Amino acid sequence: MKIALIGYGKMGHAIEEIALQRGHEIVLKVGIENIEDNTIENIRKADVAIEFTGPEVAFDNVIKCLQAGVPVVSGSTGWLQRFDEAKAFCNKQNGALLYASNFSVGVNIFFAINKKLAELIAPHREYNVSLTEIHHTQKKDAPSGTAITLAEGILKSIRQKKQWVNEASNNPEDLQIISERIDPAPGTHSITYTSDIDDIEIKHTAHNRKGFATGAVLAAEFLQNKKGIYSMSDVLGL
Ligand SMILES: NC(=O)C1=CN([C@@H]2O[C@H](COP(=O)(O)OP(=O)(O)OC[C@H]3O[C@@H](n4cnc5c(N)ncnc54)[C@H](OP(=O)(O)O)[C@@H]3O)[C@@H](O)[C@H]2O)C=CC1
Ligand SMILES: O=C(O)C1=N[C@H](C(=O)O)C[C@H](O)C1
Repeated sequence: MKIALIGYGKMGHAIEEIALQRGHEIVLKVGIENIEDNTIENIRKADVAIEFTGPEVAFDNVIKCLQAGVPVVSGSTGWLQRFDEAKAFCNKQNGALLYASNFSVGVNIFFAINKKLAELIAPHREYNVSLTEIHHTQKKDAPSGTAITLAEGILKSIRQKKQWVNEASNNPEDLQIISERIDPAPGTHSITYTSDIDDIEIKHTAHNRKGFATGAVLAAEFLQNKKGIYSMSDVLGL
């Protein structure tokens, strides 16, 4: 499979390594230093584009891949306020878009555990829930995309929480997400339910970026020759 890498930073490099190991060819690598190569014509040389850039530029990059008629896997976080627009454009173009706030198999299993735990705890209102995410200091967005997905999974079941907030809060309706930035943390997420009697905590710790990169390549393999909007749960059948 011919892959265009849009964004050639920490994730772009990690994805390149896994893609080559799996027998794929990288036909385009775009970073800030060669941004002039980020053209529809160049993207068209690929079977699939994998986009890991950042919050400010992800939407434009996704749109450009869809304009090129190339299926796009996007892992950039912090741009989901424009996701509905991207989905509408994808459908209008009859294109293919796969987004996940986290591509690792472990985190996607963790998402399922998080939802199940929230369902089990929901009737027991003596528990208060909070969320912590820890990432490296170069991360541009807070809270992490993964933390937002986890918070959405909790808010579906824990009805006394009305919204997530990214700060310490005494409002019982706020689901508190605490963001810590410590090097070299690739990504740690924990959810804690606290009562006077006991605590229940679940935690996922990424040791490196291999899981995210492998998941992104699996997603690209899945998306080739498809139309529509997908997520990592479609790839993993979760
Ligand atoms: N969904 C998931 O599983 C994961 C998601 N992420 C997300 O992926 C994104 C990238 O992460 P990471 O690789 O660690 O970040 P990096 O900052 O290491 O890499 C991003 C790269 O994109 C480049 N870039 C900036 N603007 C453009 C543009 N317009 N076109 C092409 N390239 C551009 C940057 O260049 P420069 O540095 O010169 O600005 C940089 O090299 C983040 O949003 C992060 O949160 C990360 C890990 C896993
Ligand atoms: O920026 C990162 O590094 C990561 N970003 C994603 C997120 O915001 O959830 C996924 C992973 O945790 C690493």
